[in-house]
Amino acid sequence: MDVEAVLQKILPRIRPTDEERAFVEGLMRELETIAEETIESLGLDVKPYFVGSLAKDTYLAGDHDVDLFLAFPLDTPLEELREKGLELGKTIAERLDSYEIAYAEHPYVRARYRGVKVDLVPCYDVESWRDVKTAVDRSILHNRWVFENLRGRNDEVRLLKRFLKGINAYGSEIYIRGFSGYLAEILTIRYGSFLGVLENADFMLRQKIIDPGNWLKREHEVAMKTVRREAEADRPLIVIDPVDPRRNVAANLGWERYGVFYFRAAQFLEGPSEGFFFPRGQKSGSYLAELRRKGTHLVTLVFQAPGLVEDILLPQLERSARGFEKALTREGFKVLGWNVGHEGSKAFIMLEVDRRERERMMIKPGPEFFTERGRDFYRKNDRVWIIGKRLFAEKVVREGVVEVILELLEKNQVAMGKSVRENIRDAGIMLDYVPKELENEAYLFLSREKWNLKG
Ligand SMILES: Nc1ccn([C@@H]2O[C@H](COP(=O)(O)OP(=O)(O)OP(=O)(O)O)[C@@H](O)[C@H]2O)c(=O)n1
Ligand SMILES: [Mg+2]
Repeated sequence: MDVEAVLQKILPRIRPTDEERAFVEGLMRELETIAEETIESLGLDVKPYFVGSLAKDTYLAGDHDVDLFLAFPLDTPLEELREKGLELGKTIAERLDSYEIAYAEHPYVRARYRGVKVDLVPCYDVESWRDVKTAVDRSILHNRWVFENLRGRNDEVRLLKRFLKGINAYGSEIYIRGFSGYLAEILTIRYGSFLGVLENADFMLRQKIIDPGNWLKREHEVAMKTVRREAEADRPLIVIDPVDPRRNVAANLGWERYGVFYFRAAQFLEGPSEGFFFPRGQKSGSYLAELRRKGTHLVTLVFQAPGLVEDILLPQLERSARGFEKALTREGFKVLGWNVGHEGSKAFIMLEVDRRERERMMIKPGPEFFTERGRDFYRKNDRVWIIGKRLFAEKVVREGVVEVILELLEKNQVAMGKSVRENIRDAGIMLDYVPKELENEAYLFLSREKWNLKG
């Protein structure tokens, strides 16, 4: 199939229908009214703004979370913004279906209304980057910039976002380290279209610095400081935020996700297909067959997952897996790889090792040589010698990897994430066996299909 034909098949699946648009617009109008009435009744001087992909009209069909920002005047003290912002959010949310408090830099209200997630986020009503005081303040400026520069290429952004989701490179959360929605928008604007972005996957990496706001001319010193800082941090891309020369929009983009995008983009241009956007169910196979093929062994720790959001949980599991890798390497096992995750209320760490047991030479002290037991000791051991009156012998001990892990845990010799440490201590440890619900995960890990760039 040629590229255009593929894109024409994808577009109807990601572009919201007229019904969805009407629903979303109705919802926003209702929410705006509720917000304005509540602001008025509390006697506050606050402006409600819709931000995020809904306001920019770059949301994917079916994916329409609302971000309603509550902008306080710049002269509001930070403490007051936190307090009144939360109070205002709660009062608005009382009129919606349900809500909870979520925690970021500042607490905010996460509500649900007519089946849609609605974030009510207090911020400052900024006009320029110089006014920015909290991490969320820029969103209003982002919205304005995208609105002014996108010029009808909204569906190109949708294609890019869906492509990035399909190849598993979308999301700037630290456990993903992929492309954010805003970065996808900037790249689309810079390279003109979805295909333009893909065609430049190599070029932009070499060019390194993307400066759509022309900050290197307008605010040279500030922008250069950003460039130097981000170059020092070895980021794949430095995209100077067109609304703030101090920020790299791609600061959370890691080399791994960029690498995935790099190869997938080239593959797509060579042989376009719908599968890039909507991959068919993951491959499956037998993890036991993989173990036989590779001659390696699989250790799996399964434990109760602490009630943490993924942003926190996954890095903690990763840190712990690296701790096991280090400790086992010290103990004479070769660790070929590790894999972490969670499934329902359980979390797991998988370690692929080269052997199921290690052999260790020990010196075994025996009895005095002239006793009955001494003569026995002499008969039973191959190499025997005397020091003083006592016999000694060499002994080869075999220790299973599970015993070694238990001992390491016992002696506190594994570096682990601190909010998962206690749970890991109580883990069930399995060798070359996993519970039913982890069988496919084990296969994807051992075969490396989980990360395979050529799959
Ligand atoms: N790493 C990030 C994440 C978020 N934002 C800001 O927060 C807003 C909302 O974030 P999010 O919902 O993650 O992105 P959307 O653009 O709404 O994209 P999506 O369709 O995925 O919701 C963005 O528009 C952007 O202004 C940002 O600047 N940088
Ligand atoms: Mg959003």
